[in-house]
Amino acid sequence: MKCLLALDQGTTSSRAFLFTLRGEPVALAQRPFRQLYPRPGWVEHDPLEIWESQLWAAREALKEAGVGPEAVAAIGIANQRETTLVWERATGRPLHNAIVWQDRRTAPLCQELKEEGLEPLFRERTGLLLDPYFSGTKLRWLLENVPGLRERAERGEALFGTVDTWLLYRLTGGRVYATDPTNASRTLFFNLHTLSWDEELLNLLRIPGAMLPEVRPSDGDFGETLSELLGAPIPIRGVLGDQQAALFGQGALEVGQGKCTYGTGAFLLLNAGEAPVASPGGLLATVAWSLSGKPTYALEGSVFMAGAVVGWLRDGLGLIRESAEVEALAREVADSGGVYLVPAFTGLGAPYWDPHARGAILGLTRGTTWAHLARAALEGVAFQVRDVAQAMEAAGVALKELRVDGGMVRNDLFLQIQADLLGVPVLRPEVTETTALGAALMAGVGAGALDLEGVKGAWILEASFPPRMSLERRQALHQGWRRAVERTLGWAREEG
Ligand SMILES: Nc1ncnc2c1ncn2[C@@H]1O[C@H](COP(=O)(O)OP(=O)(O)O)[C@@H](O)[C@H]1O
Ligand SMILES: O=P(O)(O)OC[C@H](O)CO
Repeated sequence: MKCLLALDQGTTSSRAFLFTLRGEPVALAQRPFRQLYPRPGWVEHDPLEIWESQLWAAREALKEAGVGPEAVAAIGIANQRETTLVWERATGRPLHNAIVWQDRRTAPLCQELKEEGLEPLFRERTGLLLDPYFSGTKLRWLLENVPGLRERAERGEALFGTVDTWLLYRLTGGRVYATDPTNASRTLFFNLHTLSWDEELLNLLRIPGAMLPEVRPSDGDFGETLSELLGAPIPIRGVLGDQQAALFGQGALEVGQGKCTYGTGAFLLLNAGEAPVASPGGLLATVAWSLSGKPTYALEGSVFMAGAVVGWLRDGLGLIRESAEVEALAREVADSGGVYLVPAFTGLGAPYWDPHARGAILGLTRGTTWAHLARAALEGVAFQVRDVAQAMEAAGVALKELRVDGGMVRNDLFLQIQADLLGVPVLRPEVTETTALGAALMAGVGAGALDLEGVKGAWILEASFPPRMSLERRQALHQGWRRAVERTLGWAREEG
């Protein structure tokens, strides 16, 4: 039996999945790694932990399935996006911890660039905004704070990469130094129209072009793994950012089709077709994938805290022991009793884009219990996705249904809340690890083992959650949410 191996390098864990050529799951292995919070608002990963956990997961998935490397037709990589790494070309040695997409340390630099009036230029060229979320200002921070890095980068001795590039470099023993347009489109210096690095933006950010990888199509040839890693060389034929991989894995191949993935954050992406789109108020324009060099674009609403809020109830508050327990706790009450939890722990993404916002719990009364808080946490995620859906509607794309995936969607109560607050049916497919599925399918396409009909055929509905709430109640609750969000905006700036 021939398989496809997906490497899904997420924010909190590295996973590897084996699928059949038709997209049926065969085996899975997962290993979490450390989250480092060196200062408030800073989030880092150890690049070697990312690599070692990913390699371990790949080996373990093969072991689990009882197959050797010859069974794998191709590897596909999907990865947490924007997270920024630098390493030594000669040895592959990291030169700093990875600065994670959630990290807010470059908020002041983004503010400066905004004050120079540069946001419209960045927006038009990249589809993004001046927010610390993206790699550009993180790389600039590294160039300014890691001793000798700038000089070494200019000499071509130090390299930049997002997580895909880092894994490729390691998997191929430094033979392949490349990325794909979906990952490149999250850097803040990739031109969405020409699909190449943008000289002018690089100059504005003071980033040396010598430290950037080659950009290949998402279904391109990314070389093969060193034979000692997995027992024999395996071709790597698919690379894309995890959210775009999920869009592909949800079979959203037609314009207007979309999905929301609820992992650490929540990311709603809509297929926007083959022409580069403008990024309307509060949303991003990005590359969905490029197949044989032909791009498809997407509109995106990025929400920074989704499953991570549940993780905080678990690890920060000790309210639950396992994430899944949040469902039973929240079911103890019929509603949140007027409590709103705004999870602006690392600022707010779409559509507010306020790196200075901070979390808040509002509407507490003497009747409030932990159950209300748990429910408010789930609602806080669902409200943020509603905000994004509304911004999409204002941009002329109204959702008719929402395909969902990611760690949080095992929670039926949460999906019912999401359907109620959105007012459209929420659809859960059989494979909820859609990011991994999308990476595997992309590798299958890249290896010529699968066509796009095969990709669409891999999507099978498992459960549908129709909305049950009245329009009046939905609107009233959403108004309360908006008032709560208002209170959190700019909070950290006022703190100084
Ligand atoms: N039953 C559940 N209800 C709510 N949240 C959950 C549940 N199970 C897992 N989660 C959350 O989902 C997240 C993990 O999702 P995952 O897709 O693995 O994330 P990532 O790819 O970002 O590492 C965690 O933040 C966890 O708290
Ligand atoms: O790790 P995830 O699945 O929450 O995805 C992270 C995103 O790619 C960040 O943009």
